Amino acid sequence: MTLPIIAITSGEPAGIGPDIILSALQKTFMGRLVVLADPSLLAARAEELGIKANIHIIENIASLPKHVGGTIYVQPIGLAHTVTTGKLDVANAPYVLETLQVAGTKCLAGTFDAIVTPPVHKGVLCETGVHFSGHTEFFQQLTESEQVVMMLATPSLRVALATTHLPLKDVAKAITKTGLTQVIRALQQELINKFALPNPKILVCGLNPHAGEDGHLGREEIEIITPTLDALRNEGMDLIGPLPADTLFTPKYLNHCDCVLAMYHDQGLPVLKYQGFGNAVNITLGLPIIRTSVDHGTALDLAGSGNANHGSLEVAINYAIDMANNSKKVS
Ligand SMILES: NC(=O)C1=CN([C@@H]2O[C@H](COP(=O)(O)OP(=O)(O)OC[C@H]3O[C@@H](n4cnc5c(N)ncnc54)[C@H](O)[C@@H]3O)[C@@H](O)[C@H]2O)C=CC1
Ligand SMILES: NCC(=O)COP(=O)(O)O
Repeated sequence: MTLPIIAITSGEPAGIGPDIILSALQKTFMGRLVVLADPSLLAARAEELGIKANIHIIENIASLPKHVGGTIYVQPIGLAHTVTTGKLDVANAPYVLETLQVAGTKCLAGTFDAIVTPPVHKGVLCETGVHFSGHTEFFQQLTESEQVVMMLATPSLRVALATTHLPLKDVAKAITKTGLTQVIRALQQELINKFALPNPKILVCGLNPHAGEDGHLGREEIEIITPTLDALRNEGMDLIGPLPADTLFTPKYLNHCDCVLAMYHDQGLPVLKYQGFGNAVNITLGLPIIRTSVDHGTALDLAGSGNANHGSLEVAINYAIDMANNSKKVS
């Protein structure tokens, strides 16, 4: 079988992206890996960390060999400024965006089979004047996808989000019957297609404390979430909820479900990160391409220190390889 080609972007160059790439790629993977980065960034960070890395520029992606620990193939993308480890520099924000643009475009064109993204710093990207709220939204726009869903997974828990990077004050109005229906349909379809779950059981969180306490603590459950779930249940979907989010995340419920749908970022992700930070994967569902990512951010405080854990990147690469192999079997 031909091994899939996985493109790994560098993430924020001042953060731990380069560190975790260098340390994770000391391992061998059953895929062909190419890093989209400035080679001088990787070489400088390798020296800072005392990591031996044979960095090669790849001319022809089709000739990329199986990844063997310690050798890194790079498709070069140039930085604007030399990076000071741990210090954001807005001049390098276009470089970060270019790595994502090249990865997404070449994945759509079939040059790459999947993309894995180390963390970017949303704030410094926004300082260029573009509104960048996350890779999820970036790749949705690039691929012109109608509905995407952010889902993070550990070996025993999957948490998907009904809304992604929204200020809390905007969350309630973003929970609509149409939006929620689209999210649940996309989630259900991807759990079937990508996770071989023929009839996934999805637990759905309420939005308000105690799922609205019969309307006394908010009416979104009564007016929006329950009618949406009822309509989708009538189509045969296995949906439980809306359940109060504070007690849904307990073994009694979690032991009998395939995925939790949280209404917003900080309702679902703290639980998942408490359970599996450092070893979880972030997957964008609903895209025509495969994109996985790490469960953590840029950790500027750890860049160049040797203390950044590459566990989540390793999981993200292995998920991308498995998903790419499965999609080749299907097509
Ligand atoms: N996939 C992505 O691109 C993501 C990007 N971010 C961005 O990262 C930036 C910083 O976000 P924070 O909330 O501070 O989260 P963070 O994950 O960067 O840091 C939170 C804490 O976890 C530690 N940490 C993070 N990754 C680690 C690793 N691999 N090994 C050991 N310790 C680790 C950090 O030192 C810090 O104490 C923000 O701009 C945020 O938007 C955050 C999450 C995901
Ligand atoms: N907390 C997850 C996160 O912010 C990553 O988002 P994205 O960049 O994958 O859209």
